[in-house]
Amino acid sequence: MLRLPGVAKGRLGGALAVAPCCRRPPPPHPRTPAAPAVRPLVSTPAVQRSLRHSLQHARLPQRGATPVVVAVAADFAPPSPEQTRGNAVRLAVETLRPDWPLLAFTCLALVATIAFTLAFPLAIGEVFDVVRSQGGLADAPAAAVANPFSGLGAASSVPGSFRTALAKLSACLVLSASGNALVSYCSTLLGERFAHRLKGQLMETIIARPQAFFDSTPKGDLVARLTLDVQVLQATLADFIGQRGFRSMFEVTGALALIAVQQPLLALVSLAITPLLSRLLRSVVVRSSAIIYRRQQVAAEALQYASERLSQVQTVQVFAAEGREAGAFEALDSSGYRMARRYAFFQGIVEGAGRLAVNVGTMALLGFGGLLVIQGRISVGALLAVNVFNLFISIGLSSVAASLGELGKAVGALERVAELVVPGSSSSSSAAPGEAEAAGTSDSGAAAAPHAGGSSSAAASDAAAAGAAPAASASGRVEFEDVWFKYPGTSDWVVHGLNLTLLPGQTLALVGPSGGGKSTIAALLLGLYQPQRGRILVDGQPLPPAADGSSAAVGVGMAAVLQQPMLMAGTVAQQISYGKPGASEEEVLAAARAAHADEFVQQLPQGYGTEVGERGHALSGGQKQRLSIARALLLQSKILVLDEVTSALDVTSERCISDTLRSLTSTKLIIAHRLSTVRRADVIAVVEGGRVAETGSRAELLQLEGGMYRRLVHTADMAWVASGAGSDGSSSGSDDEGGAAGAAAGEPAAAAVAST
Ligand SMILES: Nc1ncnc2c1ncn2[C@@H]1O[C@H](COP(=O)(O)OP(=O)(O)OP(=O)(O)O)[C@@H](O)[C@H]1O
Repeated sequence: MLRLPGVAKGRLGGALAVAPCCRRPPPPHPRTPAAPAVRPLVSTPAVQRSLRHSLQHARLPQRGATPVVVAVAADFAPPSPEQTRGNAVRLAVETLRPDWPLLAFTCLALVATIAFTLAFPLAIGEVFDVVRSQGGLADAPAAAVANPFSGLGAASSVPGSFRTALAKLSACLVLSASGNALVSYCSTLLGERFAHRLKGQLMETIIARPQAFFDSTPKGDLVARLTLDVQVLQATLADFIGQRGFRSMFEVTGALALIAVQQPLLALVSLAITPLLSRLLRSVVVRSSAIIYRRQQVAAEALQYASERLSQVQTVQVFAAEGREAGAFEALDSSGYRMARRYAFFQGIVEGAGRLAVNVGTMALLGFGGLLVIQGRISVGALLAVNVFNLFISIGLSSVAASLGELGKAVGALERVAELVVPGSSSSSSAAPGEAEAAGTSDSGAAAAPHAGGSSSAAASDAAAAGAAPAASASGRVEFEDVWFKYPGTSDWVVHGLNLTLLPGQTLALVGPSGGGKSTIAALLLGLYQPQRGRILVDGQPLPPAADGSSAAVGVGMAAVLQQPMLMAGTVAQQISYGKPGASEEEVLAAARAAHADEFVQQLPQGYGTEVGERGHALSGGQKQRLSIARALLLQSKILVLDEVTSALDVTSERCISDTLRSLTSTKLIIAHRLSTVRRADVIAVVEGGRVAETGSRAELLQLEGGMYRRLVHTADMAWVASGAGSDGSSSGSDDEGGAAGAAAGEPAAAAVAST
């Protein structure tokens, strides 16, 4: 048996009939690369070179040349800054909560490590004082100056107190180094787990948003929140807990406390610089979080711009717009650069002022401490220890400043994430890394597919399983009852009081001029948008709302092939089983055969295991359409929505697929510009300006004197005759020959004709 990679082996699934009309030798497949590879576009060397080039030659545009606001439609306006801040705090706490044992352990290890670190200056001071008490600070005898190694081998010459002091010093060093290693590991792990969990929540939230959200939100901004912002958070968490923030705060506090206990007078000198530094630190957090929030917005805009242009690189090159596009990207990125420069300048000032304050403190400490030693009020070892403590304090404070700068960055990033994720709304919020897979929420079978996802996939899978049997109980009646719709954020109605009924098993064809509203009607039926007035019923039940996750379509037994056949990186088998990740090999094969895709798939280098590349770039338009059709057919749904699904197919393939579709018992809503595609529909509705201009069977519509459908057919015939190809015959009522002949001659699109 043919083994399909990524597809479960299983029972023979499929009542899909393959129309027998077109058995022909499969064509070669020149477009398939010999060694298909899926690579993120932005990582190709050429792209990197071009981006690097444009960045290296960056001329900074005029101030204010680039708008930095990321557009979000009024319908999806972000929450107020206060709400966002509150959400951000709760989100951080909730995301960290599952890791509290690790967090607590890391903090304990940190405190222990700091204790060993703080013992270090005391141990140094002790070594120094022992050396002094043994006369070690006296002038060296002349013999020792002549031979510095004389007498070093005699163990008896090393005093016991000196050995003890050295042992203490070594213990401090070893324990503090081991503790540091442990804390570093734990804090990095915490950061990674936090980021993993947050990304899961973010993706789950974003992907479940209604279609209107995506219409109004730049994808680059979403990707930036998912990547750049989460990375900032992950790095900051690890840094703040393990490397600089907490550690430095503890060290500074501990060092100050130890100085205060040991040398209260010197502690006062150290403390004198604290108010100045704390003012500086506060301003770092506030200013840097504001700058970084805007900086990330601009970075997202540049990312959006670059990814869109790179995904349309053919158009850019065909219109020789490379220079223009690179310049526009440069201008966008420069805006971010200016903000980063402000941030760097601000950071530099803070850093310099902080160091100056610390150095002044050190000088004062040495001056005052030195005086105390001269007066014999403290030992040299004590002064040394206090100075090492002071070093800790100065290094610690500048680390705290830098870390708080990063924290400000993280606050900005967290706020951007919290604009999308409402704390507690995500089902994956408590899942630790790896738990989702263990719980089986990711794809099975075709699990390696890049489309693996949380609840949406699971929902699709369940629904697909439910819809997999075109059971007798399945009905498929569809009713549009006085449906009115306008796209969110727009003022004009696109669908005006639509009333249509599809009986179970019927085929309804929507035809009409481009922009008339056909695809919008299909999108409404699929639950991608909600009508503002009226309702849509499936088997007498109103469609459930789409806003709570995936569209209502699969749940009520619908499958669709959309106008743009969208494939995602993965194997051919994974494309076909996308709606039902656990589909068996037989189901995939049956669907591929029904969609007349099997022949070309068998010709691909790895058959069903061939990678189709990003967005299926390794396939032709017609091949992509056939895989999209197979994907829908595999679900064996009771309702099929097909929007221009054969527009890129040759005549023979189109007829074969039409035959397959005719043999299905599903209710079908078909949108087509080629009239030959819809000639066999039970009902044809001509949609114009968001209204059904006329409806009836093909024969009825052809008899309508002055009717629009009749005009469309007539104009199509005229155009075809004018092309010198002869009579279509479609108007003569000969479905079989006329459709094929008309299409073969490149029958003009009804929409184009209608608009002439
Ligand atoms: N996401 C959207 N936001 C705002 N307006 C939209 C959106 N999608 C479509 N429209 C508008 O709705 C109207 C109907 O578009 P629709 O795509 O439904 O027409 P159509 O009949 O399917 O066209 P075609 O035959 O060219 O595919 C058009 O005026 C279009 O500009």
